Amino acid sequence: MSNDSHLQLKGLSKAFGSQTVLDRIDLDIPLGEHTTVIGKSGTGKSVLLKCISGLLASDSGTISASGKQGIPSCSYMFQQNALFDSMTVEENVALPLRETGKAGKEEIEQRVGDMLAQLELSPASKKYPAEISGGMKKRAALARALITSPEIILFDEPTTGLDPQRKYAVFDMIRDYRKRFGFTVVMVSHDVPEVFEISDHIAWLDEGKIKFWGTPKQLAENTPDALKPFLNPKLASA
Ligand SMILES: Nc1ncnc2c1ncn2[C@@H]1O[C@H](COP(=O)(O)OP(=O)(O)OP(=O)(O)O)[C@@H](O)[C@H]1O
Repeated sequence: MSNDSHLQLKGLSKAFGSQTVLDRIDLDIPLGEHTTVIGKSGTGKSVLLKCISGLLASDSGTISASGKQGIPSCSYMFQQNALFDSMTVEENVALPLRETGKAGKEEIEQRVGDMLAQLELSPASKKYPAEISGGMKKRAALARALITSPEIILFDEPTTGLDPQRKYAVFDMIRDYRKRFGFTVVMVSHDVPEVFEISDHIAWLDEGKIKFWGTPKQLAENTPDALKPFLNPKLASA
């Protein structure tokens, strides 16, 4: 497969003590598209995202994007948004730019102002996270993830704890902004099958290996037996 438009993982392994979590994973994730990683709890989905982002060092294997070896430019969006309560929305969004130390004060103000406007957050710029709605918090976290113009955004269970209506609102937001900004999404989600609607590709992680890779349509047409109860928990408990 061509490597110029892919995030490629080759032989990626990660163990904690004697527990092997990722076992020589090979994966070609198309850039510019949305890939969702599914799998049962504790199987290593978050560890996979953290290895891609460089938050965790893998034990062996390589990561490359567009054929370039090394950790790609990516942002990591955590389950609970992880906004700093003591900072306003604009200070939260500015933080990654301040941390790089590359942009001056004026440039930061300009870029943060533009980003807040694009995500319809300008009226909330001086507010603290506790003073804004759940949807605004998600958008503020997304604005912070987008501010450095990353190629890839890693979403770790972005809809955990949300009711169905808010869940769909978050999915719509991610789909719309991905199309608008053109970033690649790699997402971990338990919201199956709902998340399939916004996913171009599904990767099933099980016992340290990617045991299925394909489109949601391919998954529906050719569901591995071991995945069936996971996709439809009602069948498993019947
Ligand atoms: N820093 C760490 N040190 C030791 N063990 C860890 C560490 N991080 C993760 N693990 C272990 O790795 C395994 C996979 O964890 P991970 O958080 O990736 O699971 P997950 O698939 O994302 O689960 P969930 O769906 O419940 O969020 C777990 O057994 C976990 O305890």
